[in-house]
Formats: sequence, C-alpha cells, structure tokens
Amino acid sequence: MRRSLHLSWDQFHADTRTLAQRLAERGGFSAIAAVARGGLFPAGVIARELGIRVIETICVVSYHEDTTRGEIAVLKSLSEDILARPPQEVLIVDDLVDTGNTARVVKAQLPGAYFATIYAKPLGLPLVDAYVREIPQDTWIYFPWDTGLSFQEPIGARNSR
Ligand SMILES: O=P(O)(O)OC[C@H]1O[C@H](OP(=O)(O)OP(=O)(O)O)[C@H](O)[C@@H]1O
Repeated sequence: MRRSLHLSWDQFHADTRTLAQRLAERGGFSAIAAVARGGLFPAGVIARELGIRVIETICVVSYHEDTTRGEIAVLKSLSEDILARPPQEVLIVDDLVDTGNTARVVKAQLPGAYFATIYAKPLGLPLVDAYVREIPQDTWIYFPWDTGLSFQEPIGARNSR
C-alpha cells in the first residue's frame, strides 16, 4: 500500500449516518447481519438510525500479512432466523469492501440480501449495493477502533531528516 487514510470516530460516524440515510430511503429491512468484526461498528449506528432491533453476525477471518489480504474462513455462519427471512429484507453491513473476497463469501451465504459498506475500493465496488466513499485500491484505511491519540512530530522536523 502506498498511501494511508486515518479515520476519526467523528468522520466514521458521519459517513455511517450518510449511509443510513440512503438505506432509510430504500427501506424494507427487517434485520441486519453484521460482518464481524469491522461491520459491528457501523451496524450499531445503522440499527439505531433505522429502528432495527434484530441484529445478527457472520464472523469471518481473512488471513493477511501486513497489508496483503489472503484466504477467508467463516468462523460463525448466519442464524436460522436470518436465513429464513426474505433475503431482500436482510441488510448485510460491513465497514469496508477491499478486494471483495469477504463480500463474495458472505453473499454466497445469503444470495439476494442487500450488501452495504461505508467504504469501498475499486476491486470490491461491483459487489456492494450501497457505499458512501470510494477509497483508492492502494490506500490502507486505519479505522478509529484500531488507533489512538498520539504525539505527532512537526512536519518540518520530519522533512529535515
Ligand atoms: O474485501 P476484502 O479484501 O475481503 O476486505 C474487507 C474485509 O476486511 C476487513 O476485515 P479484516 O479482515 O480486517 O478483519 P476484522 O474486521 O475482523 O478486523 C473488513 O472489515 C472487511 O470485512
């Protein structure tokens, strides 16, 4: 990855609310399936905004080294409750679609469900029904739950090294 993008909680919350607004306009969702773990964070906000109280998880791990993404494994599948619903009523939420590998695996579990992410990179874009911000493929996103406040060296000091 050549570039990085650091997101604050405020920015993430605002972007998630923007997605929630679009999802509210579409309407018709009776349940949310959050793709854990990253999807847990926007799922809570979206559930609050849309008044949805049925929230499930699909737990996925992608084995990657540093910034290279690899094989996907499903650690916990969707519940019978979710699978029994009309798929168009189920909103699958993740924070990011990157290569699209996770989205492909999740969508295979519930074809016809509506798949929404906050951020989307070009390789994964064709797999999502809704997203808020497109991020270049070569940019690594640092989400607020993975980072914290720390001292920043002045730009001038960095440039003089
Ligand atoms: O489109 P892909 O290339 O599959 O990447 C997208 C996935 O990567 C991230 O999860 P991550 O693997 O970092 O796991 P985590 O959310 O549990 O930390 C993100 O939450 C998506 O689920």
